[in-house]
Amino acid sequence: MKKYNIVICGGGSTYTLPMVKTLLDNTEKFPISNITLFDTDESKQQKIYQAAQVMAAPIGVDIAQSYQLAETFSGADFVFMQIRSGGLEMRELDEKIPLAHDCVGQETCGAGGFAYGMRSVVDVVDIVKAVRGQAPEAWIINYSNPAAIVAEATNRVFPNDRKIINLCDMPIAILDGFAEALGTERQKLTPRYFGLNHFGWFTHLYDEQGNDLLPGIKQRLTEGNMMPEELKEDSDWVKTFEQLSKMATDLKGHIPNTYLQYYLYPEYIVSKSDKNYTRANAVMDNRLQAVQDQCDFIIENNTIEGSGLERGVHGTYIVELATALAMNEKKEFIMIVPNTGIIPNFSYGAMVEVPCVVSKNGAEPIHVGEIDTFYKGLMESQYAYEKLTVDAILNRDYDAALKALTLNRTVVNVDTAKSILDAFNTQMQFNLK
Ligand SMILES: NC(=O)c1ccc[n+]([C@@H]2O[C@H](COP(=O)([O-])OP(=O)(O)OC[C@H]3O[C@@H](n4cnc5c(N)ncnc54)[C@H](O)[C@@H]3O)[C@@H](O)[C@H]2O)c1
Ligand SMILES: O=P(O)(O)OC[C@H]1O[C@H](O[C@H]2[C@H](O)[C@@H](O)[C@@H](O)O[C@@H]2CO)[C@H](O)[C@@H](O)[C@@H]1O
Ligand SMILES: [Mn+2]
Repeated sequence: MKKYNIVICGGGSTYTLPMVKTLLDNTEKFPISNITLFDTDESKQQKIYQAAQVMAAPIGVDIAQSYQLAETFSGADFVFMQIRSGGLEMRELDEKIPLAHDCVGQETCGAGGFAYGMRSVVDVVDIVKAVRGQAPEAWIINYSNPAAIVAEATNRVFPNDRKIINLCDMPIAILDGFAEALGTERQKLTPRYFGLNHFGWFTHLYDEQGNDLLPGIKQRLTEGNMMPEELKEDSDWVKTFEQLSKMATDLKGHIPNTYLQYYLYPEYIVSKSDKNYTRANAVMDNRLQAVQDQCDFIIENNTIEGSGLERGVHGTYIVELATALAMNEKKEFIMIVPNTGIIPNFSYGAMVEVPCVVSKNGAEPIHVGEIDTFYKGLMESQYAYEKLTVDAILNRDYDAALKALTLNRTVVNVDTAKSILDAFNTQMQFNLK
């Protein structure tokens, strides 16, 4: 059987080791020859590389590392991307600048997501160009955020490239929570879902007999929290899943993605935020440190036994998807793809997040049908924000940026949008004209 070559861009990511573990645990279904880690920051990737080597040695998979785009991708079959342009240091600014103006300060939503997009799109486009120069047929599966903006940009810059796939693990993490509460496995459930990235809704959830379990889940959400085991130790995620229960209780209809909390209750979110200590600070103090300690342990002991390294939903989902592409499995995955009429009353060409059937020929989105006024209204406005944001990024266009932020439900006011943009322009050198 063919053995596949994988490149992980953002090899120094906090998600790389669990992803490598998932790849190595899955080689019977998805054989691997080589995993190359690519990053721009040696201080982040070196230890991850050494720990990955320890893990891969007994399985006979080669681990390589690279710090330059040239030659990294030749021979690659799959490129997984999880870069964080500007690092957690810039994420901190993305969050704190909007908060200083009493707007939501978040990694991917609102003004913070806009600022992150300004950096991320540039780097992702450069990497995709390098991949296509060296491995024209490789599947590129992108997790790098803000995935909504990155997806709109890659679809625009590489319009005919159906082998670029944008992905998010949030709907899957939510489903894991539902599955655990129901005492089943996520893989036995078939969701129906539509929206934009970090801006969507579950409409149905079928069990293996075809029964829709979503009405029961909605009822259970009104009675309490349903969150995945994996996130229960993290107090920020506990609060987020409490908000999911609130959203499901407040509004009749579909069950929202957790990220809608930022758009539906922006004042509340700001009131609960610490302007001096945001999620970026928590990630630096906790996850980043934990990954460093884990690497030290693995390298020192030459084994992952006792290190606490576990697979997570992030790595699991991308490896399941790559396996489906490689093995022509025709399984369903929620992915970010162009609206080719599957939502007939929504903007054609918009990058929508919907279930797709995945085979070796790529993703075939499943028809959604017309969506109701409330969802359509929210999505059209958010999509307009996404389009204008990509205009602003690709053309360094201040006017497009100002209109984009004005359309965003977490900003709204033109004066506020202007103040935030001017702060971004000064503190982050965006050179918007
Ligand atoms: N789509 C999703 O649902 C999803 C889920 C989780 C994380 N993510 C994203 O995955 C990324 C990684 O998250 P993290 O918390 O592990 O971040 P991190 O900062 O720990 O790791 C990111 C790595 O990317 C590297 N990097 C930055 N710019 C690069 C470039 N141009 N080329 C190559 N490498 C580069 C950094 O040096 C760093 O090692 C982020 O974009 C995050 O938002 C997405
Ligand atoms: O604040 P962070 O960096 O901890 O997380 C932000 C990301 O949150 C989502 O991903 C979750 C995922 O849903 C969860 O199951 C687990 O794997 O953790 C991930 C990160 O904490 C979201 O989908 C991403 O887009 C965000 O980057
Ligand atoms: Mn996501």
